[in-house]
Amino acid sequence: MTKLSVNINKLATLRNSRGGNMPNLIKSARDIESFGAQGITIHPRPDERHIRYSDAHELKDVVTTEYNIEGNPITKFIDLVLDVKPTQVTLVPDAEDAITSNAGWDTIKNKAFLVDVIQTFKNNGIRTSIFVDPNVEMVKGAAETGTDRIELYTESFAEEFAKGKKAESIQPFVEAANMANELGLGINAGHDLNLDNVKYFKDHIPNLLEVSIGHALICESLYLGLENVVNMYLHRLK
Ligand SMILES: CC(=O)[C@@H](O)[C@H](O)COP(=O)(O)O
Ligand SMILES: NCC(=O)COP(=O)(O)O
Repeated sequence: MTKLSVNINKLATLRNSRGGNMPNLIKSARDIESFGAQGITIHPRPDERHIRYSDAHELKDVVTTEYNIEGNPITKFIDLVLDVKPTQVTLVPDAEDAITSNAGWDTIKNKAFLVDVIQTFKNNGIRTSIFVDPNVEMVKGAAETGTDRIELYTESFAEEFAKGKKAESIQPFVEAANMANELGLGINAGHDLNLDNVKYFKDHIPNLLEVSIGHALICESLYLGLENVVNMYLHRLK
């Protein structure tokens, strides 16, 4: 079984668009868990355009499944994570002005930095994951940082899959996953996964522990309903 962690960034985007508290993020997180999701993911960005740092604190007392906080480990983010102590921190090298995450770490160039940050989180009992492209060398570099897991950045898979190039879309991910398994790294995945592509991805990636899904899941819920959609994902991830 692969765990589903629902990324609630988009719900925060909707809330912030009118300045009130609708949808209520706390209630949404509770409901999503009650619908069966095994985790909640947030990705606070420095401009707090969706998740606010205060949300990250408030959710700590609410999330009873796995709490995953993603982000670029700038000082403010590191302090937040150390304060909140989620189940897992996922390090993403996104630029401040990026619309969304658009690349994995160069784990070779950033090795010294990553070793240091990962050690800090692990010393505080927080599981670590680092966002990487499906590149065997980057996976090997990740293993040298001491991280517990990697998160495979699945945008290229989603894009190729949508064009009907299924075999080509999954091949680099299978190679990266095989290397991660060989090196004893846990494997998570995320970005642009959706109801159409997630089963194919899960069925081809050995030992896929967790997927975090937000953008498509919320879009699909507009038509199909949140509870229904969460259960459709759970069915595909069995
Ligand atoms: C790391 C990753 O792929 C997701 O966290 C994604 O970046 C979602 O962030 P946004 O909701 O800001 O697009
Ligand atoms: N780590 C990926 C994530 O949390 C959600 O990405 P997306 O489904 O919003 O593209």
